[in-house]
Amino acid sequence: MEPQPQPAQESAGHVVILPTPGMGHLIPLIELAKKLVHSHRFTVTFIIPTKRGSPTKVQELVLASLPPSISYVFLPPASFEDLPEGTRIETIISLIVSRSLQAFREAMAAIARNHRLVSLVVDLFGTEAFQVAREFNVSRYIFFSSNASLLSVFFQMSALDRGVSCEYMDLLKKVKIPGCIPFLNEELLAPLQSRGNEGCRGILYHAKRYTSAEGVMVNSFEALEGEAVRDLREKRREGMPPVYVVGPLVKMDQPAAAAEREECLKWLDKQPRGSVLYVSFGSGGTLSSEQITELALGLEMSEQRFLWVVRRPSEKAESFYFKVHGQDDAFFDFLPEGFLERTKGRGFVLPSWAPQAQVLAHEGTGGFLTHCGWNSILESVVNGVPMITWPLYAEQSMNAVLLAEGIQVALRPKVTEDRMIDRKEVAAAAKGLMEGEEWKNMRHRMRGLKEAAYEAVSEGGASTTAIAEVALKWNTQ
Ligand SMILES: O=c1ccn([C@@H]2O[C@H](COP(=O)(O)OP(=O)(O)O[C@H]3O[C@H](CO)[C@@H](O)[C@H](O)[C@H]3O)[C@@H](O)[C@H]2O)c(=O)[nH]1
Repeated sequence: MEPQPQPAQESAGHVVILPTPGMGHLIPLIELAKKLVHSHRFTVTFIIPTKRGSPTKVQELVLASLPPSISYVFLPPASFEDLPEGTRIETIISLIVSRSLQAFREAMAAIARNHRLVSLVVDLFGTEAFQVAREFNVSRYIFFSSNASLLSVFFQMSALDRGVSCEYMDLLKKVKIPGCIPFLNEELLAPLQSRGNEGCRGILYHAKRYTSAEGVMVNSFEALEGEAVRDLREKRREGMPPVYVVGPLVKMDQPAAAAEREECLKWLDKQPRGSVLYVSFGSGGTLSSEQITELALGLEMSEQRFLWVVRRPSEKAESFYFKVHGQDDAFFDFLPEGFLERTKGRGFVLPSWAPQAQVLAHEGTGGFLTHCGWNSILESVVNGVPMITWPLYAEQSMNAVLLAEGIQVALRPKVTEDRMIDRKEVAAAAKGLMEGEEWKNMRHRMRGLKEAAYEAVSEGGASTTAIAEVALKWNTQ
């Protein structure tokens, strides 16, 4: 599918991409960069702000496979000693950008000495860097790594915010966000659930700054989010930039050579077709000790095969976000006693990180229990794998509603009042997804989405055309 690199030609110009922390931001931006390089002759540099100054192991892993026309540089760490305990993740991400601006400016200047800069692309929390783009007279674009429904919410937040004092949810009940199915308050993007918190003010701040972008690329496609996509593409909201629907841009790893294949893939090779439930909470998700026990015993009760990326328990759902691969040990002493022995052969657990793109593309994989990060969802869709939703933070609850009630390609286990999913519910969802009647219907819907996804990113497809439009603008400015 991916166009092959052309023999060396003169670059059409240089694009700088600034990803904010999180593999869920970096990975799709790399896919965008590959399109810009392979299909439109741009060269690209990633300028990467960090909390700790050096790449995580997983960052190293994904950056190591970049083609020669894409380079990267890490900025020195930003200081955070002044932040109170419990500062929201969205706030930290935004501050990493604003506190790295001088270093970013210097990195831009170094690139400008040797290249003709044409554009700066930031992700959903990176608009602070636009001031530097103006100094270098390059165009300013946002790559929105979540979905069109959330982008609709961002576009309409300022209007919703003006002159009202009630919670957004009360407003959203009255004001229909195009394409969004009705959400309950606790399903809304986490910081927006209460207007008073600093995270909510931060999101509003970013949403207002979207007016200063010249274009927004969103990682979705029409068959997945029809109404929201059409609305964003066709109706220009007051003051908002044009939207380019460019998805699904997802990591599609080539299977590794036999000798280099990771153990979990070798294990998958031996499982019957479509029989394994893959269980993973994205790049940052963790569960409490009690919840890990319920999940483990539920998987055991379900009698299904499973491949589970297990992380040490934590009370904070996103505690792995900034330290992917922080758990080097492979001790699973926190799992229920005897669980590993009892599920031996039927289950495979691995610490920290899995080659997810390859796992989801593997024919042994038949279902995905996911935290509902948007990239995980897209990766499941392009492989036609139905899901079980287990949202943890950020906009993941909105995504879960979209999947289970909107597109109907996922089962949604019940959450108790103390926010737990108990073992019976886990077992019922796992059995239902892998064996139930509903599985066939979801699989059928998934097949349709998978075809539409390939169509969108094929030559002449809607997403390919949208990226070409952006490239043309950069070429002719
Ligand atoms: O063991 C793992 C875990 C993750 N991944 C990859 O890491 C990415 C994870 O992205 P995503 O599923 O979107 O999750 P997060 O990293 O949690 O992403 C953040 O960014 C997303 C896009 O904005 C949001 O939808 C999420 O809510 C937010 O937490 C995907 O490409 C996965 O394939 C692996 O390869 N192996």
